[in-house]
Amino acid sequence: MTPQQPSRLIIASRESRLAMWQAEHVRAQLSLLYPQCSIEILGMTTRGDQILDRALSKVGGKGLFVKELEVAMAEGRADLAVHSLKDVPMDLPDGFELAAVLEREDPRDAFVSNDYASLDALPPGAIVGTSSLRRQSLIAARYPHLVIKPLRGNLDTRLGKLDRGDYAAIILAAAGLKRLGLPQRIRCTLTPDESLPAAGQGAMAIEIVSGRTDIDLRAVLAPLNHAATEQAVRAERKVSKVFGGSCQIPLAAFATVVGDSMHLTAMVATPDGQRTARAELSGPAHAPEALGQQVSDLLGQQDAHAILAECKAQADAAPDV
Ligand SMILES: NCc1[nH]cc(CCC(=O)O)c1CC(=O)O
Repeated sequence: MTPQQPSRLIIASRESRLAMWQAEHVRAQLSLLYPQCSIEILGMTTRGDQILDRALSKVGGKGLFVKELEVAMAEGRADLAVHSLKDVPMDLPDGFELAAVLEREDPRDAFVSNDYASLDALPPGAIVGTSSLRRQSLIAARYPHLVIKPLRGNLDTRLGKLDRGDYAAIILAAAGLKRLGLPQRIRCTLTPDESLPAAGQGAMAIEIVSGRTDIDLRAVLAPLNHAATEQAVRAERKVSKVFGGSCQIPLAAFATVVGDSMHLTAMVATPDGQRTARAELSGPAHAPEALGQQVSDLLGQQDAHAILAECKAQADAAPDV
């Protein structure tokens, strides 16, 4: 069955350059599929973009980047929202659903610096910028001689802070830099062994209002879905969900799909990097949540629950930024 041809679609997007690039990317794909359709992008500012002086884990986490876009859809001002999947909460509010997951870009973390080639090259006391608890935990564990300082804001803001000398180096998602045409800023990429990516990193998702009767948006958007990416991120997000899924704990989950099978690795740690639980398993790609649950169970058999309790204690004790 071919979906009914939409005549007009409005895409809600954050206004950062990366978000706009992603919305444009979706627009371009949709206009190839539906050449008769007029497609507009509605740019909006979210609370996550406004609050730059506090750690996200302290002010409500991922939902801050999607709420305004959901309100626009609920009020009929937009039909779909394009998100970095990493910023999408594990449980969407009632009445919303993900209609498609696009093919993943590079899922790895990137080391960015004007003066140093890698984390290993940084001298003792060098300041590394990241506000991700996951990245912070990794650096604290492997490079205890480095100093981690918070770094918020969109990609351009973060690169600007690096360039004006606030940091010796920063860690960013490779995907964002590549999408913005800045791959040359990447001094080296961290392998998943060195820095296991966050659930959903490098993937984009399209969110819609469920159950619209005027148009079958799921069918309209289905051709944009990338099956292998969807399977991988479903497994990753399951682990995130089991462990409470916000930005509150250092948590990594990364799956690769080859044919009918998938391999999932996940990790939870304390922010100071002192305690880590890591587990991995292969399983059928058609049952991603089951594999996510199994890997979560393995983490639970290690001291994942003690780690979570300690995360809470460290979070309560941590400064706000
Ligand atoms: N948390 C912010 C965020 N959300 C998505 C990306 C990058 C692109 C992606 O992972 O899809 C970033 C920036 C970063 O982590 O450096």
